[in-house]
Amino acid sequence: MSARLVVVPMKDPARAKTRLGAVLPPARRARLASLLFTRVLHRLQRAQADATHPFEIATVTASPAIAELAHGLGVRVIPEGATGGLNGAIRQAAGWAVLRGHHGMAVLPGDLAAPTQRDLLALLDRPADPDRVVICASADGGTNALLLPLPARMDFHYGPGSFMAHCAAARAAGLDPETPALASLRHDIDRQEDLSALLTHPLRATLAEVRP
Ligand SMILES: Nc1nc2c(ncn2[C@@H]2O[C@H](COP(=O)(O)OP(=O)(O)OP(=O)(O)O)[C@@H](O)[C@H]2O)c(=O)[nH]1
Ligand SMILES: O=C(O)[C@H](O)COP(=O)(O)O
Repeated sequence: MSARLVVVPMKDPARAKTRLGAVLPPARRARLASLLFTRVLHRLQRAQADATHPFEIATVTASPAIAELAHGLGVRVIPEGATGGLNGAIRQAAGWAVLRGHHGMAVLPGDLAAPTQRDLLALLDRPADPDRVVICASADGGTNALLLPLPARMDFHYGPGSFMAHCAAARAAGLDPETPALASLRHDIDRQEDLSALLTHPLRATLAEVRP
């Protein structure tokens, strides 16, 4: 049985960050999406180096540009077929991980604003537990971290209100949902106010980065 797989799903950057359409032109939205994705991968790799329970990192994507970027960073690429959005992509990733013998999977979005090393390790550096699901809410009730045993006994419910939906799905499957308060995993960059917070509080973001 091999390590847990950490999956970062990623859209084609040219189609990403549409909710920022009123404030950023398409080329800048694509650039922002790629930069955030790269930063999330870098931070995961830093956490990977310090973790006592090893994990592997992959992205699931249909985008050749994202695949190339990930390969350049030494991150595995799970090719996304015609899946039907994020939930389909995550189902594919879970199937891929099972075939490779991974005992568990964690999903983190590629648009986290400033995940800290401490919070990433608190989420990921834990032994396998076949009966536990870890779920971290985003500030708007979405799911910014989901860690579950494989093969998956619950389905994925990304979309509005997904935190509550994932908690309910875990319980219905007889899994024990743990919902740790990991502050730096609450914030992703979806709307103009998320972007403004990141830009007007560079010091806060930097401090979060260096927090022990
Ligand atoms: N592989 C894959 N990743 C997706 C898909 N939809 C969303 N994602 C990724 O899932 C994460 C969270 O998605 P969202 O918060 O909706 O981000 P977004 O799609 O860039 O933003 P909006 O266009 O404003 O909804 C981001 O890393 C996205 O790139 C999909 O259909 N396939
Ligand atoms: O987290 C989720 O369930 C959705 O993918 C999107 O939620 P968000 O609005 O927090 O990005």
